[in-house]
Amino acid sequence: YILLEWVAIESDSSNVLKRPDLHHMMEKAAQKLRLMGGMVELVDIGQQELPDGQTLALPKVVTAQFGSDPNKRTVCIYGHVDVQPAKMDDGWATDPYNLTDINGNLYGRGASDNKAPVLAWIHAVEAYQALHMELPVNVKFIIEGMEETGSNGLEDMIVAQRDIFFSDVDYIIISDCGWLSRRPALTYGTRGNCYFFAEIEGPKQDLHSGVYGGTVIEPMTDLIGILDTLIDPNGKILIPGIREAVAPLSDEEWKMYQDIQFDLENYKNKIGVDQLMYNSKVDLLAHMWRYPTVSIHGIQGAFSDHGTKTVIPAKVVAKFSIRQVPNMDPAVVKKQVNVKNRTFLSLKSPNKLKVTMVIGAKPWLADTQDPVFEAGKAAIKRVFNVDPDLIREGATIPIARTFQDVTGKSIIMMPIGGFDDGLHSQNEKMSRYNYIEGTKYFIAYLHEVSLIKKTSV
Ligand SMILES: CC(C)C[C@H](N)C(=O)NCC(=O)O
Repeated sequence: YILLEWVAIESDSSNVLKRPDLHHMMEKAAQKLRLMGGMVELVDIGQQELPDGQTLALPKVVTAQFGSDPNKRTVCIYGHVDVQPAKMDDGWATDPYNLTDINGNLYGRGASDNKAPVLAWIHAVEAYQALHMELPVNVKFIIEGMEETGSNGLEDMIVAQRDIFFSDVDYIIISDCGWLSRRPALTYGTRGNCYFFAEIEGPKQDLHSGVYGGTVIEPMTDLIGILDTLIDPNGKILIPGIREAVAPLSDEEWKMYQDIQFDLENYKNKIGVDQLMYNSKVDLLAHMWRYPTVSIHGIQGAFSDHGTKTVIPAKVVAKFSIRQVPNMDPAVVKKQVNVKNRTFLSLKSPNKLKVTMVIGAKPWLADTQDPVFEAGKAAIKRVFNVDPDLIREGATIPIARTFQDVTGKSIIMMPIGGFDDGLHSQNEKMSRYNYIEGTKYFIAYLHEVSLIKKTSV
């Protein structure tokens, strides 16, 4: 029932009009943890500056603590309760904000990304409480509301809390990703993300393409010229310097990918395509996880409705992103993209160009030999009776690398999302099986992690 209540809140962090819902969501998460007896704080992380210069209050970050026994290990669970946009018009079969159970799958925006996994951790603590069993470790939570837009404000808070909230934390756990197949997985790497807005402004208002076409230099034509210099249709990145920065694929890594069970046909069926960019498993996994890619997401201001409006849009904004990997750096990527000098100047256009990098999240990579991974394997074995896949994630958890760099703690990603959950897409879901067994797995993990000897840190 609580998942239904949480999904009903349209906590879309990318839509400024939904900010009150997001504040409400943070209050709701805090209230739940308070009712369980946690020591809860709602931490003010300041204001967000919008591209137009206006400011807006960021959603507060919820921290909570259950237990403070110095003789026990302390884990910190990170999660987020903001979501990506969703509307029926996008092609959802059910109302995205009304959690709907169909054949054992719970459909709703944010069900898998990341409300049910956050709740599964909460239920794990509740299970110990309900059984009147002492928690084997101290458990802390840090829950944010801006993950989907780059975790604005969280880095500063982590830096400020490094010697306070994080001082006694041994391990940070993130469950905000998915398995690769039906086999449970542990995740040891994520790609980073640099997200850009490229705005081109021309005439002072939209124009009739018949009346003015052929007389003005159209912003949209300039913009398409710019986008065409980012990536070719075969996936080759055209921005100089990007491919050269990528850490080479080692033999050991190649062997790891070889050993992963992954069916290309299933993958094609899942996403509904006849052909993929690569035909071999290793190539595909490598390009999903450890090579960069460029995606063009949309053009704001362009005519995109039904019908045949014959318009010359006056101002258009392209949205594109670059998923980056070790050894790339967002600050360097920002310079490399450089569409102004690389492309725009050669167009000799009188239109105005403005490029902004609105997200600059670094990639993250962990050492799978760390005892936290051994504890994860043992918990998976106990609940699912299989050995997990050790996988990377092509998407981004912006704060993962900050946790690593600022706190110096070990980080593990323990997904419970299914491979077909449809994150960010239509009909996102979380299966009842993954939600329930995932909760059992988290309960088992708290036990396993308590067994890690203090000396092995
Ligand atoms: C599968 C991802 C790591 C889930 C995460 N919540 C996410 O969507 N991050 C933002 C992104 O664009 O990768």
